[in-house]
Amino acid sequence: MQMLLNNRYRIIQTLGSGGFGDTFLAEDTQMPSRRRCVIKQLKPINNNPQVYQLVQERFQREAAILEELGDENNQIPRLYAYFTENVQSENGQFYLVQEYIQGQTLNTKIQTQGAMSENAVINILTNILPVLDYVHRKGIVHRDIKPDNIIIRDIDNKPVLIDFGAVKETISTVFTPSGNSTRSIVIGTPGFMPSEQSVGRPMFASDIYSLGMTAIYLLTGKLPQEIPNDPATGAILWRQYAPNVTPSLAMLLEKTIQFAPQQRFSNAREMLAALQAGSATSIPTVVTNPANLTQQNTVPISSPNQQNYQQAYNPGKTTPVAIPSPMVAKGIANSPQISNSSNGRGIIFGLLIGASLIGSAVIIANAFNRPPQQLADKELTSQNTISSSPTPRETQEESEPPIQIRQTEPTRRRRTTIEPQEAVPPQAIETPTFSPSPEANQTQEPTETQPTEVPTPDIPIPTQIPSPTTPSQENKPSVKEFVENYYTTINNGNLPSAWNKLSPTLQANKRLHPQGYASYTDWWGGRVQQIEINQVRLVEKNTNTAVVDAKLNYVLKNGKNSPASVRFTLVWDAASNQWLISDAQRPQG
Ligand SMILES: Nc1ncnc2c1ncn2[C@@H]1O[C@H](COP(=O)(O)OP(=O)(O)OP(=O)(O)O)[C@@H](O)[C@H]1O
Repeated sequence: MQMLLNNRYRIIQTLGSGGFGDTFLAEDTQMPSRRRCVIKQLKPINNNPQVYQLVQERFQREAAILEELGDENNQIPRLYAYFTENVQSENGQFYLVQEYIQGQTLNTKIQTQGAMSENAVINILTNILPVLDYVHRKGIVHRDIKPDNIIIRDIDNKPVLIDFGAVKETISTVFTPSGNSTRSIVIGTPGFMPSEQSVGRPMFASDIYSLGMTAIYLLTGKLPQEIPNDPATGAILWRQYAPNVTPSLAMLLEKTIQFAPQQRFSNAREMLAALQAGSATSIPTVVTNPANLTQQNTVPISSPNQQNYQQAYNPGKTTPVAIPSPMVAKGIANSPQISNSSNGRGIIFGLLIGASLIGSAVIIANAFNRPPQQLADKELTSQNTISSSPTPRETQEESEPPIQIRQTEPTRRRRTTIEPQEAVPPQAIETPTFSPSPEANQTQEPTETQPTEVPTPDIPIPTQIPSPTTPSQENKPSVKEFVENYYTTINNGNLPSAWNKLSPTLQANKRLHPQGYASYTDWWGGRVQQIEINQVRLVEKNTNTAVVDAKLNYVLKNGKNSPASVRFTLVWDAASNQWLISDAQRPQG
């Protein structure tokens, strides 16, 4: 009898093999229907047993995110289970068990049917952009949007987004000798991946670029590698292969593939609005050669050439490509670093992030003024220059003992439409040393109305309870409880939800979150074991703003404790009906 994977899943066939591992079609022998599922095997590139536990923890976190995404959006495959095998051996592997999507990838469709009509492409974009918008509002950059990763589902013809790059990044994480994680491996597919992503700075606009290149492939049947660039401007000269595309769609797609991310649509929602309006909301101002927008030459739409496809596309498979990241090259890790200095300041996460930013801003500014090839020539170094980081050994001591085989059946949650907030790149909080003061014990605090319910960590829906005593505060949940709830959410590992409790401005604060959401998760998920809330004190409360002081203790994964005082400024967001953190820093004095 054929061996069952994890004593449960019978492999039916191999769907794909890549640098990250294999993908199988399997049947679940423990379900009455023996339902089919897709099992993604992920092989960590770092087999050092000392760091295995760290990779495993990150894998678990990413799996939790996939679970949430698949549960809440039916155009993302559900995560049925995840497990690890042979954890204690050097070849330990991670597995994700996912919903099998019956259908054809966009890639297969183009190969079998040739280039698509404009209407068909608009239809696909219209149906995939809300999914991407959902993902972006969760603070997640997909990182590998391409024709192979969108399946047109048979049952309803809807596009389904598969293969999130974050998990691959997790298992390909490289740890420095001092135990810091770096991202010297870039996830993405050459041709569909924009330059900023290829130098280690994926952002929401990177997914927009990839989706634009995917749409161009659908319209032209041409892979990115087959489309010439304007030697003077670098513009991608795709219009000659799709001469009948209407100017409005052409201009919209031109905007998506601008070299500079700022010149693209900044997120999926903006692009969808432009698509629905029938034109790009603003015309690209750089790079694009205007002549290309109106060019009507006679080159016919070529149906895809299978051989060309194989030659050109296979090199573009998502594989671990060791492209030097500028941050790594300069010895600046993506993750916020911990200062263990005993000068009384404790951890000042924001400042450390800021230090990283100074370096990376210079590098990125240079990067955008240079051809990508120059960047690829940069020397790769995995050393992190910021000292006092926990060693792998220290971190290992913090960890649970490795588990031989671990399987988790994610609990089913009802599908919920979350009214999302603006999602832009991540936040760190300045966390100075906590020194108890007499002020900490003061009892005369401003009072606030305490509603009977507070937002849940998953779906913050403030309860609408009118208060007869303080009409100006009616309908708003307690700010103190909001702050407590924020940390509870982090302690529960629900980082996307915690991230969404930050205002868009704070999320987009590059000093605090140079890597966006990745900086946020690197800190809270990678460094902090738990946050103990010692005190939350209301300082000031107005109708739509509030100030709250929190005295905290960070229990770090290296076993150390770091007390911190944080002053939060909160703003009431009427659109999402919840408090948001608009600022967090060390209280004055
Ligand atoms: N949830 C799913 N349902 C149906 N088919 C899937 C699912 N996930 C992946 N596949 C298919 O399995 C095949 C292999 O998938 P995989 O993501 O491993 O692609 P790959 O090309 O081998 O790897 P990569 O793109 O990561 O380099 C692809 O044809 C893909 O469409």
